[in-house]
Amino acid sequence: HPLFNGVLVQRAEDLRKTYDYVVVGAGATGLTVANRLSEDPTVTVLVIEAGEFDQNEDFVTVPGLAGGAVGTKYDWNTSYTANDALGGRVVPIPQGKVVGGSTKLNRMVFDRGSKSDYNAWEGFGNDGWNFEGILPYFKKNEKFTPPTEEILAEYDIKWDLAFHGDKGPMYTSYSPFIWPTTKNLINATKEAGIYIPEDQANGNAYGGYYCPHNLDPVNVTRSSAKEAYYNTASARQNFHVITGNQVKRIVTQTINGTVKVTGVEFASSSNATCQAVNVSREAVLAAGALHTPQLLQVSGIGDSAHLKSINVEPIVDLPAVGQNLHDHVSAIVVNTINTTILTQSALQNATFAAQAREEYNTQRKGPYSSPTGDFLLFLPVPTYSNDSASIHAQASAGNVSASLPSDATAEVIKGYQAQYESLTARLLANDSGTLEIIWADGVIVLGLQHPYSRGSVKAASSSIFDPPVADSGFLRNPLDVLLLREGVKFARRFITSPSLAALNPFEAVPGANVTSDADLDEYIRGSASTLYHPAGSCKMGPKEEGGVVDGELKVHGVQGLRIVDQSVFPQLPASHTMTTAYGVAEKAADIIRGV
Ligand SMILES: Cc1cc2nc3c(=O)[nH]c(=O)nc-3n(C[C@H](O)[C@H](O)[C@H](O)COP(=O)(O)OP(=O)(O)OC[C@H]3O[C@@H](n4cnc5c(N)ncnc54)[C@H](O)[C@@H]3O)c2cc1C
Repeated sequence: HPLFNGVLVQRAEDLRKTYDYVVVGAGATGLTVANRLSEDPTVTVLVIEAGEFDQNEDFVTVPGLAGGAVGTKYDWNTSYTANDALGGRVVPIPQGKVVGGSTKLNRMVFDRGSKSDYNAWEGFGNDGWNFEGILPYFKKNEKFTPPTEEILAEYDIKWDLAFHGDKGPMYTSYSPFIWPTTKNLINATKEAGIYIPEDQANGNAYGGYYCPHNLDPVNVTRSSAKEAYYNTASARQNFHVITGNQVKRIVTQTINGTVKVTGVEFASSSNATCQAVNVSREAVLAAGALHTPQLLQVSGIGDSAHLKSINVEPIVDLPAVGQNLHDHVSAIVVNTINTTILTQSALQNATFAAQAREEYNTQRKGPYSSPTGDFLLFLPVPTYSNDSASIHAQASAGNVSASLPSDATAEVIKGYQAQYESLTARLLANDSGTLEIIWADGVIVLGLQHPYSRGSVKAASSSIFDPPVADSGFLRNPLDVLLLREGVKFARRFITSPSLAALNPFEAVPGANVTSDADLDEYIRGSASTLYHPAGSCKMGPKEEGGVVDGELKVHGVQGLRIVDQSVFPQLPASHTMTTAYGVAEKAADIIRGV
């Protein structure tokens, strides 16, 4: 009988000594890859997940409560480390610790980036990683359902079936309810002459667009990686999952200078007995952008100097592990509005909330059927700033070191140089968004989609059970502050357009007295936060350019080890990240299978 403290779902007695593939992490990417690999009944797949199964709590399943699992036991409850560029502030960065990973916590925005976002990945030395190369995998993930008749009667949503899948495991659809001031936002977008693509899925995901969600259109509940990929694989005899256990080390063997993965070790807590399984083909890391680099480091794969400082014997010197971490940094402009139109604040009224809940329970309609974010803007710099030429000139004259942690090595700097050039060219481009705008009844969240600044993830000790030190890098490069400051100025102009002015907005935050560039910058540095999209910390790319994995997602210098999660994105797309994570993982599964 196997020894382990967690639950081996369904077949505890079946835990094997050896698996062909061991997948670390049962989030968006881990479950996708494990599901696809286990389609072949002749291969054995084990998934090891630190968290447990959720219990279908309302705050997980009900769209109107999306995000409610943040701060619960399903969250790692981690934070980015104190950051001088943010006035020394620590910024919380929730991450899912549950079967389904962050797709159980997230806000259910299901969008893609633009062609130029993915084509840039190929430009960084990754053959086949362009929009055309990922598109079949976006479609493979998805089972798309158009909006309801009721929604179409009110909103001019268009979609192009050529860019959607109809057989994938992930339900995607539009909210059956849209908060009414979204119409003011859409009209203001039109008044400003901002481009509205036919369908954000078509590779032109900039301007303003109607946003689909990972939403089961019949039950009107969250469709997470668990429902999509675990449920459809769980009956397979060759698909095993252990929950409540954290992988603590990737075990390697070095023969004649070749380092090869032979197994993984895991435990339910720092003082629990350590278990191990052998890996005959590959270990596949899908622990997310903060935990995957940490796991490599505590396993002896990383920057030798850092590893020695935490008493880990270096096995493969790969200084780029954990570098290039970046995330969508955000700022906020809060307007109170004064209108008779129904707004989200109505839910603070217990009677209204109870009625809305009843409507959801009985008809799957009304406020609780929308996770919000039904129309989003992703604005190119020339669309939201009159100063794109001077910002471009400033960036062109800038120095790459302003973006990077002081310990970035030569390879990391070289790889980042290429990113810097691509980011700078983008300042003048009209084919991808730099500023996201999320609207909620006067509240305007601004998200910087192509930040210059980079941080890093470092294991704090040799124990996987000590949270990693994650430096977000937020606003390290002042260009990012400038790009957000231009965003605040845009938000102030935008709110004066007739359809938004009709809501009688009054700016509460930062407030009418915050007007000079210096005051705006201070406001931004003092309040900037995250849109929850950490990525890039095990970048795909050539080793000599700071890549941790190659274009086949194999870790440089290690046999039998791949990374398939968001840490491999060389650069964030201008979109939320889940859809891209699924697309990458679907493509990764085919690469691993040699299809
Ligand atoms: C609060 C929040 C809101 C978000 N909103 C949106 C949104 O609206 N739209 C969108 O597109 N994206 C959103 N995202 C991001 C989206 O969820 C991620 O892009 C996606 O889940 C990333 O997939 P992943 O596989 O890389 O990581 P995850 O889905 O986070 O999965 C990683 C898994 O690995 C497990 N793990 C970690 N370490 C170990 C270990 N050592 N051993 C075993 N298991 C381990 C974790 O517990 C977790 O289950 C949001 C994220 C958060 C946190």
